[in-house]
Amino acid sequence: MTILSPDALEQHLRDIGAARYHNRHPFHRALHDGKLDRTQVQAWALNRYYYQASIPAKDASLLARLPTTDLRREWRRRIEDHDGTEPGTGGVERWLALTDGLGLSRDYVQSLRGTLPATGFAVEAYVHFVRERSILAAIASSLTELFSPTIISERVSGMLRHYDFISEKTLAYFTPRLTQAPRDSDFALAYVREHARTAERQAEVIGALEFKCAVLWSMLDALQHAYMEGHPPPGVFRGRETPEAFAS
Ligand SMILES: O=C(O)c1cc(C(=O)O)c2c(n1)C(=O)C(=O)c1cc(C(=O)O)[nH]c1-2
Repeated sequence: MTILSPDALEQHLRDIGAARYHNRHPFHRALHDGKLDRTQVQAWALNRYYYQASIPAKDASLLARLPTTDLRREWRRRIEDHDGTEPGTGGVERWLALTDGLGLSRDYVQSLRGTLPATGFAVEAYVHFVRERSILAAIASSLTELFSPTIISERVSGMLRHYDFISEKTLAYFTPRLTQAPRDSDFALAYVREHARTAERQAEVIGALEFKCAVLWSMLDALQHAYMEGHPPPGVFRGRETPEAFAS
C-alpha cells in the first residue's frame, strides 16, 4: 500500500464523491426533475426525516469521545445546528416545516411508523458506525457534506420549478445548509488531511466515505423500489391510503 500525499488523498476522496454520491441516484434525478407525484415527494421527506432526526444523536456520540476542547467545541456546533438552541429552532425543526408544508402530520412523521424498513437499517448503520469506529473514521464519514451544496442547489431550484405544492418556505431547511455544510466539511477535510498519514489510516478514511455514500444510496434504492417501482413493504406510508399520516 502506498502512502498518499494530503492533496492526493483529498483528490481520491473527491473522486469517490463524483462516482458514488447520491446526486447520481435515479430517485434524486426524478425528484429534482419534477417527475414525482406528491405522494412520492411526501415519502421522500418522511423517510429522510429519520436521517435528519438521527444526525444529532450520532454527533453527540462522537462528541463524547473527542479528546480536546477545540474539537468538542467544533462538533458541538453541529448539534446546535440541528437541535437548535431553544424550542422551535434548528434543522430538525426546519425539516418538520417541510413535512408540514407537504401536509403530513407531525405525530406521524416523528413516530417513524410509516418509514421504510431499509431507511431505518441504513440510518442506524450510520449511527453505529460513528459510535464504534475510530474518531478518524467517524469524522471522515461526514465528508459526504463536501458534495451536498451542489445537490442542495439543484434540488431547491428543480423542486421550486417543477412542483406547484412546493414553496420557498417549505424548502427553508436547505438555505442554512449551504453555509453550514461547507464550514463543517472544510473542518472535517482538514482533520482528515492532517491525521491520515499512514496507508492504514488513509484506507480507513476512504472506507468510511465509501460506507457513507452507500448509506445515502441505499436509502434512495429503498424509496425507488417502494414508490417508483410499486413495491411498498407492509405497514409503510401509502399516501391517501394512510389517513393517519395527514394533518387534520
Ligand atoms: O440534502 C442532502 O443531500 C444532504 C446530504 C447530507 C450528506 O451528504 O450526508 C447531509 C445533509 N443533506 C444534511 O442536511 C445534513 O444535515 C447532514 C449531516 C450530515 C452528516 O453526515 O453529519 N450529512 C448531511
